[in-house]
Amino acid sequence: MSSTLEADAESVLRLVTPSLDLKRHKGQAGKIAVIGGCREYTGAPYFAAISALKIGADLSHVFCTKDAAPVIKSYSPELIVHPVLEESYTISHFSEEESRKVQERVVAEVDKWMERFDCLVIGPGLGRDPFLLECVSKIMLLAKKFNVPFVVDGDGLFLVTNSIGLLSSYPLAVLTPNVNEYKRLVLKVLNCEVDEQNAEDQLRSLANQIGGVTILRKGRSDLISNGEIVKSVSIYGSPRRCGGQGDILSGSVAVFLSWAQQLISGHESLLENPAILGCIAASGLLRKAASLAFAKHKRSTLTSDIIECLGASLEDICPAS
Ligand SMILES: NC(=O)C1=CN([C@@H]2O[C@H](COP(=O)(O)OP(=O)(O)OC[C@H]3O[C@@H](n4cnc5c(N)ncnc54)[C@H](OP(=O)(O)O)[C@@H]3O)[C@@H](O)[C@H]2O)[C@@H](O)CC1
Ligand SMILES: Nc1ncnc2c1ncn2[C@@H]1O[C@H](COP(=O)(O)OP(=O)(O)OP(=O)(O)O)[C@@H](O)[C@H]1O
Ligand SMILES: [Mg+2]
Repeated sequence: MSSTLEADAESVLRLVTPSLDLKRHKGQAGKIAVIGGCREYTGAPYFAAISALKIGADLSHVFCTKDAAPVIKSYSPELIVHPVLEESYTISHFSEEESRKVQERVVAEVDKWMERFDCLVIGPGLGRDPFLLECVSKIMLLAKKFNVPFVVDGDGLFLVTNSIGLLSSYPLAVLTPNVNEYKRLVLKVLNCEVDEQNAEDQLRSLANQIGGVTILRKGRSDLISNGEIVKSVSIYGSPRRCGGQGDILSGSVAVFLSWAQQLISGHESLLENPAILGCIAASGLLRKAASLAFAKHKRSTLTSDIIECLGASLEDICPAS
């Protein structure tokens, strides 16, 4: 791997992480919302939302289905949980007009909050119910209207892979595909197989073709591109592949992207791309936390152990005082 490709993730973490200051008010360190959580999956949205708080965001919301909400609330009183998403079974006996009204109500529930969010995470544990995904596509359009950045992961990637126009010309979108999700994206957009020999060029053209979104391709090395530059993060990491690590990453990208945006808006001379900085910082931190958790727990390392190591890992790189 060329040395110019590998990002200095620790320096990026030091650059974007804001210092703690008694003058700052609640909300300034980030307000994040996760759109995800259904009957099958309650862990994934919880992991994404709690990771955002553990890194240093002030408020973390979850918009999920009614079945998932009490479960997610029971994991943590720290999260603000909105039971607003609906799956097809709730509208199975409704007329077209009634179903449209339900969809409008779902979107209106998110609309009330949208302008307050610094970043959304769309997809962890969302499921693939067609009615629910249709509502989420409307939520994406709403986020675009308000220029709210969003990270698309898990089933959110299933949605956008099948409706790629949802992302068109939106540089504030970040996609975080795993191996399978990346394969599906490449096939759909570039109409070919994944080419490991030309991984960087292929990632660059994929991001370009989608319209300048940023893509973080997860794997042994995380590869990041916005269609122009390509960066990799290979430091630390762990041999444990327990489910949920991608969810930590998506919540982390949302926080670091928000912080990078804040930093850049205060320094016109900084020509860095906030989405690229956010991805590098999140990847570096997750990989450090995973290695720390593995050093402690070895084969029994779980995603919740990695979340417990986020704070110490960030503290090691940028001490709070
Ligand atoms: N606790 C929770 O609530 C969690 C919920 N989650 C949520 O689940 C939803 C679906 O997401 P996903 O990640 O399970 O779907 P996807 O990527 O299609 O993988 C499916 C299968 O593909 C395989 N496979 C995987 N890697 C591979 C590889 N390198 N090379 C080859 N094959 C590979 C492997 O199956 P195998 O073939 O080994 O049986 C894997 O099981 C989504 O909403 C997500 O957010 C998760 O976040 C986890 C924690
Ligand atoms: N083969 C690997 N070797 C080392 N680290 C890896 C490897 N694969 C993934 N990772 C690390 O784990 C993180 C999560 O990637 P992973 O592929 O597990 O996501 P995911 O499948 O979406 O996870 P989730 O179970 O949360 O859905 C990556 O950002 C990367 O840092
Ligand atoms: Mg995933």
